[in-house]
Amino acid sequence: MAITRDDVLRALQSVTIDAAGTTLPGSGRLSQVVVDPNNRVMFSILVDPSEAERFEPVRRQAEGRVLQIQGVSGVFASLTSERDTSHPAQSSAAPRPVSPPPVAPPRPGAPPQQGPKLPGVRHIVAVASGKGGVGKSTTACNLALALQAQGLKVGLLDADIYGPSVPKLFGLSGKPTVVDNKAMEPMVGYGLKVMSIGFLIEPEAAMIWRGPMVQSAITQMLRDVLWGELDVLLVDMPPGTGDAQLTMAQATPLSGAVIVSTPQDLALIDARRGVTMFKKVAVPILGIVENMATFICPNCGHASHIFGHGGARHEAQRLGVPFLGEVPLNMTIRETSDAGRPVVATDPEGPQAKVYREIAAALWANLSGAGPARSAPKIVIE
Ligand SMILES: Nc1ncnc2c1ncn2[C@@H]1O[C@H](COP(=O)(O)OP(=O)(O)OP(=O)(O)O)[C@@H](O)[C@H]1O
Repeated sequence: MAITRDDVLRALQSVTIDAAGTTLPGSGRLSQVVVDPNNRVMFSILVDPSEAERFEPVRRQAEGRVLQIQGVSGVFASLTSERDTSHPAQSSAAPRPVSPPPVAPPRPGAPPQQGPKLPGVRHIVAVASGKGGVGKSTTACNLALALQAQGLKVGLLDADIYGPSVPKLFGLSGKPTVVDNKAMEPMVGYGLKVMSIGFLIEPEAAMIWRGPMVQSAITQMLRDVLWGELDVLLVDMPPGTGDAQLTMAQATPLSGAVIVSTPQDLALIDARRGVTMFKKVAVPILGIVENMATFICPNCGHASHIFGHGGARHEAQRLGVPFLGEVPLNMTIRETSDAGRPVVATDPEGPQAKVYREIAAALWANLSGAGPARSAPKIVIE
């Protein structure tokens, strides 16, 4: 039986937001209700950032009520905040997420503020790219597995909300288990704890989300998932360097970022933007990875530099950031990724896995020298 928006609104009538008994649908705070073809329901509740804590129980209650509707297979509710128009200096149009709460700007010379961290998670590392299609998700997934092969406890969060590919890369389907209506167990792929918006909704549903829903979804996937003890949580970021990426970089207590680029000039210009974006929010760049660097002919073994070669290494030098290594353009990498059998897990002794292991070792060396997880900084726009 198909669930309708009206079914959801009816269920939400029993959720009140104040002592006067104002219902959630009647409060004007319900910004969107989306029901996907698999009867999974998404909606957001508009709040002022200062109200986020007070509204968290309302959000949970609303999720619980919707889950009780017969036929609903999943629910994802988020708290979102429209832009505070009293700050004209922040001129972009994207609204701000409310979770975690904004961090006050640091006083000049003051030590960095401690923002909300993820309990039990030592390092959160963003894997980012200046543009789409450079192999960011493939790199994130194989790097996560290579870090795990070093004996580390690793998680992977697919925050590429507009094109979640981690479920496919790991060959995972189904839905995460919800515990006590409160938190989700991550899925497990090849020993890694994995979470993706792709497990929760149909990809088409995410496409129509507005900025605040995206941001709120990402922060909730970080915080409402039972990650347990992790040495590293890799975050596969949405590609690009726009508002969404900047806000994400700001809102997450990142230890650092890895930038993936192909060697072409155009991709490198975008990679440079990525480095600049993370520097702006004081996130250390742990290194640049050059992907699809060299094509080794599977028949004759000849190496061709289809997209040029060495551009990312050179760019890293120029920008004064570490270079982590090169991943060749390789049929096995493509076939195994696209078949949900990542090469580091399925051919751990092969040459491709070795490449990722070396990059992972360099990454871990930079990361473990980078100190404990840092707090989320506040962007200062001059
Ligand atoms: N080193 C490689 N050799 C061969 N194919 C690769 C390599 N890296 C990635 N690919 C392939 O390139 C395609 C795009 O990769 P991927 O989805 O990882 O890119 P992305 O940057 O995450 O893309 P998007 O920005 O769309 O999320 C996939 O088909 C993947 O298998």
